[in-house]
Amino acid sequence: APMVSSSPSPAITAGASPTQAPSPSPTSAPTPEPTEPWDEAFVRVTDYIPNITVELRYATDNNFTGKVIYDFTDAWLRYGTVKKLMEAENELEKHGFRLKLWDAFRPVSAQFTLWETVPDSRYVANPNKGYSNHSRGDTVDVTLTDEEGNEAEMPTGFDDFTAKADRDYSDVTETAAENAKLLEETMTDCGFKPSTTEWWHYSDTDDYAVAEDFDPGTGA
Ligand SMILES: C[C@@H](N)C(=O)N[C@H](C)C(=O)O
Ligand SMILES: [Zn+2]
Repeated sequence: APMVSSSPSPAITAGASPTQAPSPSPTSAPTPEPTEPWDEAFVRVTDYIPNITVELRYATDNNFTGKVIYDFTDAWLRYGTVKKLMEAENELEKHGFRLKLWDAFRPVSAQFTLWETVPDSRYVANPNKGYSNHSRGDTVDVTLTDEEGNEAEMPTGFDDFTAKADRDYSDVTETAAENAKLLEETMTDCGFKPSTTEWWHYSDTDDYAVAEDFDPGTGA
């Protein structure tokens, strides 16, 4: 049976919608607006770009060292960098592609392990002479996938440290060249600088400090 109320319907004053929340009384605390992070803040990439695939290869032994290099599986980056990556993702989706991350923030300790295996500064930043930009939280190792997450054909596999991985795409298949060019153009347009020797490596053109104390395990 319908509920019958004996109280009179509330009067609707001109200009006020009946669905409008009552205005807070002057003594109640204001509800805080959700705040946007500072550009420097570290954020989990998938919290902002849900369509991106994250497969951190250094969190597994499926990388050129054959060893697990770090113990976290989420990709963390500076919020300023994530905003640019979000733009790139949106642009690539217009072409039927999505982004996949192989690496994002990389602790300084991890860089030493990579360098021990391949001490060649064309392919691994020398941690004794500065830092990898990955340790700034503004750099990604990234490839393309289709909408189901299947990797697109690219010039080489990840961390293929040969001339085939460079920005001269004349020595790879037409499809691989086209895909790598689309990734390069999109990332560049969105504010990233490409590595000359590794088609997958991009750094934010805005610089951030090396984050020696950031712990991706706790996000703090
Ligand atoms: C190791 C490779 N994935 C990479 O990121 N290389 C650059 C040069 C780096 O170590 O910063
Ligand atoms: Zn890289």
